Amino acid sequence: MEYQVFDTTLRDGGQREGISYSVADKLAVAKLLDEFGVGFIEGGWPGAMPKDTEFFQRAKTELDLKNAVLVAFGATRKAGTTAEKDPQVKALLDAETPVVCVVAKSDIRHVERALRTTGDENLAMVRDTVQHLVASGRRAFVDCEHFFDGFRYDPDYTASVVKTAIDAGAERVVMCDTNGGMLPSMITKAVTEVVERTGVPAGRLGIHCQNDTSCAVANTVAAVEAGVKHFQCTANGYGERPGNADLFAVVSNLQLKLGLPVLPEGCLEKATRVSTALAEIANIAPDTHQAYVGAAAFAHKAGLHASAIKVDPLLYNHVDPSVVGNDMRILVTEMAGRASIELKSRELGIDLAGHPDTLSTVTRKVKDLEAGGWSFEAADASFELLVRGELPGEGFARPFGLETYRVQVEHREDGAVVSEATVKVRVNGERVIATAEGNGPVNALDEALRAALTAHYPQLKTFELTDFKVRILEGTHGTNAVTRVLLETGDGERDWTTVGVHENIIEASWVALVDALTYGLAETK
Ligand SMILES: CC(=O)SCCNC(=O)CCNC(=O)[C@H](O)C(C)(C)COP(=O)(O)OP(=O)(O)OC[C@H]1O[C@@H](n2cnc3c(N)ncnc32)[C@H](O)[C@@H]1OP(=O)(O)O
Ligand SMILES: CC(=O)C(=O)O
Repeated sequence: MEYQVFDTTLRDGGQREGISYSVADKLAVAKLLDEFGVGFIEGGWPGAMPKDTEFFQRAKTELDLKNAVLVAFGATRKAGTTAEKDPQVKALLDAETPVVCVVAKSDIRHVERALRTTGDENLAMVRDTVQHLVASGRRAFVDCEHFFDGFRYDPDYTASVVKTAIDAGAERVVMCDTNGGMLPSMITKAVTEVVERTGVPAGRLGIHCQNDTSCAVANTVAAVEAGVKHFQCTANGYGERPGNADLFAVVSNLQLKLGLPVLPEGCLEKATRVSTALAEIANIAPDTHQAYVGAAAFAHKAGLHASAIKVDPLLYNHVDPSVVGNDMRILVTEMAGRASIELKSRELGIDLAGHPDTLSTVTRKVKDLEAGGWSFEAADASFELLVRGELPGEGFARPFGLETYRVQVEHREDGAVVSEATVKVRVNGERVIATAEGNGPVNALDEALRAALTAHYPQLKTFELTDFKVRILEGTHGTNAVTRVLLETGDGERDWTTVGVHENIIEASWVALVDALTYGLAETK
């Protein structure tokens, strides 16, 4: 392809604090990136870390890449030796990848102070290493570390590194904003000056931006707009310090805003799924607010937004979310207007278009409840039950009704703490009383309720409480505070969230629990 999407999730991404890929993780990441359609996957530094060496060995038989080629990363040879004799350069060749990317010093201050060698020797290190790689049948890319800082300090020297690499046979010379201090206007100006000074066409140059000014994506796009055709990114922006240019934002911007075909046909719509899968493998919670692919990237909270979205979703979305495989969501909160409630209900399969009174009632109830500490934003199931409860006609038939519950917690002399709950419920015309123990009061209530209902609703056995979040809403009141409980429940096929709010934490939990079972039973009737 004309544009080279060069992914370095497995190399620079792995330099993020908290990430430690196993070899199996690396193979899985490479498969997903290939599926997403990147052209190059920088797999790591063979010879530097045993895991990276093993990755390249296993990749030979375990990876069958359709879109991407594998890249081995390393450094130019050491000062005072030859590329043939340098064991790190040999490890790069042993990886047997079609492409090798070597990092080279391009700021004279780094050459003299960090490498502790001369400018000429550094040029020789670049020349020898590239020539040796090319003579060994590899495509050679050169990452020029601290490129922009070096170019500002001593443009002649930095330009000489670029020319040396190109003359030695490098296919691409990559300008790296290693310290991540650039802004887009600086990048545009620098790329123009580099082309003028070196005579190397912008299409032979590449860009690699760290995100220390939070401009890595913008800087990468600016370089491409200035003519650069090779850009390095990492999935979800993982990387050293604040990270790197986010692959998903960069390719979406280039493809959707600038109309540049950087990915194969049909790949961009995999962005959201691949981003989430890669976050799972990295063991990092997906960033819900990530541009394009985050769960909140197209989530609308304000009532005014929703009223326009009702007319046309694109009035408040910069692109159609489906082009990156994402979905629009309407959030129901105190900021909702009637349009928000109508759209959210439609999303949940309830058409309120012909029910203006219900819309007004639900909107008012939501605002009142939210003022009292409720939050429906993350509790779609409780919101749906609220709407169904307000629907005109026969109304929503709750699968059971509560007469009373009682729960006690006993702390025994031997330190054991035992909770026991009794519930009295009405179900299908029958009065049922059940008692159960649990490892805590909410667990005991859950067990007792299930004991009372399971004979009538055997599907309850598949319901599992998967998360229980408690938030104290008025911290200054100490143990008198209002408590909000969010319960996440699943049945192996679906997950749903319910909310309960009360001054009493047990009652808040009970309300959320009753909603959880009611919603699940209503859905599986
Ligand atoms: C900007 C970037 O992010 S580039 C990617 C950086 N990634 C990593 O560093 C992760 C993997 N690194 C490692 O595992 C280790 O640092 C290794 C194996 C590469 C080197 O380990 P060591 O031999 O113990 O050296 P150490 O890490 O202390 O120092 C780096 C050496 O490389 C030299 N070096 C640095 N850049 C270059 C370069 N572009 N070309 C040649 N040599 C270089 C340094 O001068 C130093 O040499 P010295 O040991 O003779 O002083
Ligand atoms: C090569 C690289 O990761 C950098 O210069 O930031």
